[in-house]
Amino acid sequence: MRRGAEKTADLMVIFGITGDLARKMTFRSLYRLERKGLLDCPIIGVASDEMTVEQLVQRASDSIKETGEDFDQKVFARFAARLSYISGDVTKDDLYDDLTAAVKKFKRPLYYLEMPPSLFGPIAEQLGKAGLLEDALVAVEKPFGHDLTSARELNTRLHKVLREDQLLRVDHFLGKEPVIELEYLRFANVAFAELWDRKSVSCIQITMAEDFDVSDRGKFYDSVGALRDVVQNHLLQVLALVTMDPPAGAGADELRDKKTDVFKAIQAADPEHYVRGQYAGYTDVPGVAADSTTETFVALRLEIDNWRWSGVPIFLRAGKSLAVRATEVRLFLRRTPKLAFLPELTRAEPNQIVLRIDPDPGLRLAITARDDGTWRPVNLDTSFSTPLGEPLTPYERLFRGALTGDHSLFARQDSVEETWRIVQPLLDNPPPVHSYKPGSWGPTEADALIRGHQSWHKPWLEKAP
Ligand SMILES: NC(=O)C1=CN([C@@H]2O[C@H](COP(=O)(O)OP(=O)(O)OC[C@H]3O[C@@H](n4cnc5c(N)ncnc54)[C@H](OP(=O)(O)O)[C@@H]3O)[C@@H](O)[C@H]2O)C=CC1
Ligand SMILES: O=C1O[C@H](COP(=O)(O)O)[C@@H](O)[C@H](O)[C@H]1O
Repeated sequence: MRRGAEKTADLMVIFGITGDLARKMTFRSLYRLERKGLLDCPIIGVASDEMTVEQLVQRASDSIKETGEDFDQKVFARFAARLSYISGDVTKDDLYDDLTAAVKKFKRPLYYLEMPPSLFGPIAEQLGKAGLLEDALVAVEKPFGHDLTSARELNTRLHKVLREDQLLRVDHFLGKEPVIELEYLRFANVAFAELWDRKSVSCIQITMAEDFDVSDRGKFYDSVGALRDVVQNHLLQVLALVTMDPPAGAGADELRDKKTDVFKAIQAADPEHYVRGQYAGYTDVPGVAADSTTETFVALRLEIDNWRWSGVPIFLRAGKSLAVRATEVRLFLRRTPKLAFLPELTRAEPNQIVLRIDPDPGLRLAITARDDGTWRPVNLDTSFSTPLGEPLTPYERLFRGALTGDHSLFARQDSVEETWRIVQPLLDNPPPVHSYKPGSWGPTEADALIRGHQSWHKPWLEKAP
């Protein structure tokens, strides 16, 4: 936990407790925190369904079991004892009368909004009107806006009733262990710190490949697409941690200042360097328009115009229904000069540093070693789970971080606006969408985007020892 995260919430109110996210993630993550002794406040669920608390407890138990989590009845009983429920329409005053009665004895509530994003503003306003925000924190799920203008509007609306230090903008990638690890890896190791710039790095690739389709999320996904779903938020947040300068202190804002600085140095993306794809069969998914041109794959090129990174091309790609599930950051180091001591004058392959985010977080160093008078590539692989033990899952960490007010795990408004600024030209002038075969690596046009640089590398998939 970073400095400044000392005030712990004494109540958690979850708006949207009957929703899909609660079913898949929330109950399970809170239950796991309970098991680890990291949960110590009551929890009030809010939704419009009429339901008894016993029914909510049953829902929680079913949801946890559905995820395949080890289920310990004693731990669950402790967790269930924290739960209560308030039903009502979040846009109506009545609900806030009930909420006021339930919240009034607590000093520092955390309101966690797992709601349709159009309700973030109305809920915050209702909480403000009921006088429930004084020393409160409010966490809002993604997406924060759907473009630069709407992100600014939402922010203005929330700031009418909340200070920035009360707002937590959720991006679950910021709760992933290897993403947090980036700051330590880069700045606590001279071996990396000294070569992490344009003098040593020739190109950066970030891949987020998913081997599954949009499944039952057709209606949601068709209005969003891959660029908004994972690039504007998750991948740009990762890119900032890969490329920022070292924070000057231990506070959350010192970290977030550095991320914003690097975002500011990223030029707005150029539609000429942007490829969109859609997997064959996407338009048959329930909820997807028959003539949809929403992208399920994107590949793009960015540049950072600062002293550390000028001239280093950055390639991002993300997609559904690709060949594998893997998320990684890959840095290519510059080529060696010709090696005169080898029998044939030759250059070694460029070294690579690969940070694997999913699955099985780890680090690969691709180096060159001697092989009977010549050289061969060798991979030095480490799995983070072996030396570091099992980390908190992203949502466990985010809930814990929200409860303790650890802002370093959440996105600040300036960085959210910067990320929308960067992708805005791609939203305004999207190129045509190219079809690709499910199980492939996306449309072949993505290869043309990267021509002249290191080609797209297949993600590192082998298990690390
Ligand atoms: N689902 C997922 O995998 C992920 C979701 N998210 C984000 O989490 C948020 C919630 O998503 P998700 O759970 O999928 O959404 P759902 O539509 O499944 O759930 C929405 C919740 O909001 C409640 N609700 C909606 N309108 C009202 C209202 N007027 N008054 C009271 N309650 C209301 C619903 O209660 P009721 O049914 O009783 O009306 C339900 O509990 C979104 O911002 C989404 O982008 C983020 C990452 C992943
Ligand atoms: O936010 C989202 O993220 C998931 C991928 O998250 P991961 O932690 O499972 O890698 C993505 O599938 C989904 O479309 C998107 O909304």
